Amino acid sequence: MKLQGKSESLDVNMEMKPSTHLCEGSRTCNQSTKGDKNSQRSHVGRGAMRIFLCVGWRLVRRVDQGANEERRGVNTSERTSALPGSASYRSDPCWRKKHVVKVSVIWRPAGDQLMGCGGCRVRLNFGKVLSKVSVFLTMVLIFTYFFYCLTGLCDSAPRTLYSQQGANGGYDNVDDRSQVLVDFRPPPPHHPGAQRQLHKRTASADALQVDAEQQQQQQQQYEQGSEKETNSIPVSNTYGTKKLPNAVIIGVKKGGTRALLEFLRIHPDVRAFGAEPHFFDRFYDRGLEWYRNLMPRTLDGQITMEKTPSYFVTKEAPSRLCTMNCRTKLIVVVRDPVTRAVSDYTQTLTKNPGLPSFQSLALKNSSTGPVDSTWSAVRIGLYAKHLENWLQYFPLSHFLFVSGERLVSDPAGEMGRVQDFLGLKRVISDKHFYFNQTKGFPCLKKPEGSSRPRCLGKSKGRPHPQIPSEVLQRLRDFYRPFNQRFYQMSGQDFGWD
Ligand SMILES: Nc1ncnc2c1ncn2[C@@H]1O[C@H](COP(=O)(O)OS(=O)(=O)O)[C@@H](OP(=O)(O)O)[C@H]1O
Repeated sequence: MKLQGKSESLDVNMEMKPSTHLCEGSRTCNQSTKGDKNSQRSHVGRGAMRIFLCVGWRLVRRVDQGANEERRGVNTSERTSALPGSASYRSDPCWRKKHVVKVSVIWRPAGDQLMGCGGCRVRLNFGKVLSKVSVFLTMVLIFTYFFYCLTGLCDSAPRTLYSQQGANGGYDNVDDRSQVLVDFRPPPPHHPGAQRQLHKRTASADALQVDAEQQQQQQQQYEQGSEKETNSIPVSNTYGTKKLPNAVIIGVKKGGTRALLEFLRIHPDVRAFGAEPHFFDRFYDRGLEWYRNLMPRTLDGQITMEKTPSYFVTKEAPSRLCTMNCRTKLIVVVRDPVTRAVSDYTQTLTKNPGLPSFQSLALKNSSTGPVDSTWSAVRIGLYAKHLENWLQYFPLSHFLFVSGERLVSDPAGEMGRVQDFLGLKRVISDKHFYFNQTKGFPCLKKPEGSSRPRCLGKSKGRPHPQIPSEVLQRLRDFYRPFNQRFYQMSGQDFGWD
């Protein structure tokens, strides 16, 4: 500690030795070095608190001493006797030989500015009239900052919507279960109106939560790399408004709808409900407000989306959707109807291993007769028929047909078309994907700050059972005219024949 004269700036030079010094002989420290982050944090917090209390004590004492000395007319050389190592310095209760902090105090002509910490050097300029009170207040401020941040409380400080997206990737909402919980999580207790909103939760909202959670269990999500929001308060949740969807992925089941939605969700201007709301087929009687409430909040310029593949084959869905908004953009992911039927069957077989064989379900008269178009796995593939129903309510220009095959072979190319159709800036590109050899499908590269890339869950890309080739051929022949018709109606040849 160097004293160079009265009314000069005070340099406090703190050297922090490696944290082992902070913890010497401490049981807590031994635990913390084993990886207990919280314990480490609180230990650092305690260490910092100790350092600052010590420095503060010395500063207050120094100011007091300076003032007394001045009153007594003590000169500079006398003051420097209190340098580190001197007898009076060592008598300071803060000072211990093995202590991690070395404090040097230099008085310089008043610079009158309080500097922050840079390279562990804090420069405090004091004017002549600096009182103990101002030093004390400064210490209180610094202490408060360290207390909050080093004990981890800063983690819950509000973040902007974009930073939250960034932190979780904008890729964050791949875990639909957590998304549902975020959507229905009550506001934090300090939030104005929290109690009011809690009481406003209706029975139908509670029922929805159950429905949505059940759906989550059925849906296979991005199981790898789904970062759980454990500790963060969903502050961004209070921004924006819940709007009815501008665009809906209406089909088709097993076409690749989940992959499309999850790929779209990495776009900063897309917000989507993670689960399948089934509003226009199963829950229409719950009303539009119920439906709107399911949606995530959006800011101006962001679009709201959802996906429910069964809409495409639901007779009432087009009229209902048009009643909501006839300008809604509709996306249909289509896939070779034969492969789609096998995929559909595989899913049911997984849930019900006692299911009869594919051929006995697809063909009438114990596999000898014609194709059974009443079996849902076959019926869903009659794309032309379902589209006819939709075209009674929506013009063709409102549809985008995405190739399920190309979504696997060229995800970035197909996503380019989707972004154009939705009027979005082309943000999602090649750089977001990689082909996962184990999975046999494209996956999303790991977002910044995340340790793992993200592939769809186990229920996507399951191996299909072996189906006799003649059965598959019968199905191909059956679908051919429907496919041709669909190519004409949509103006795209998907090359399934
Ligand atoms: N990237 C990626 N990863 C994994 N799977 C992918 C991907 N892209 C498309 N697909 C295909 O999506 C098929 C499932 O389609 P859906 O998501 O529409 O199924 S569901 O209707 O929501 O149950 C699924 O069908 P199966 O292969 O039969 O499991 C996949 O072929």
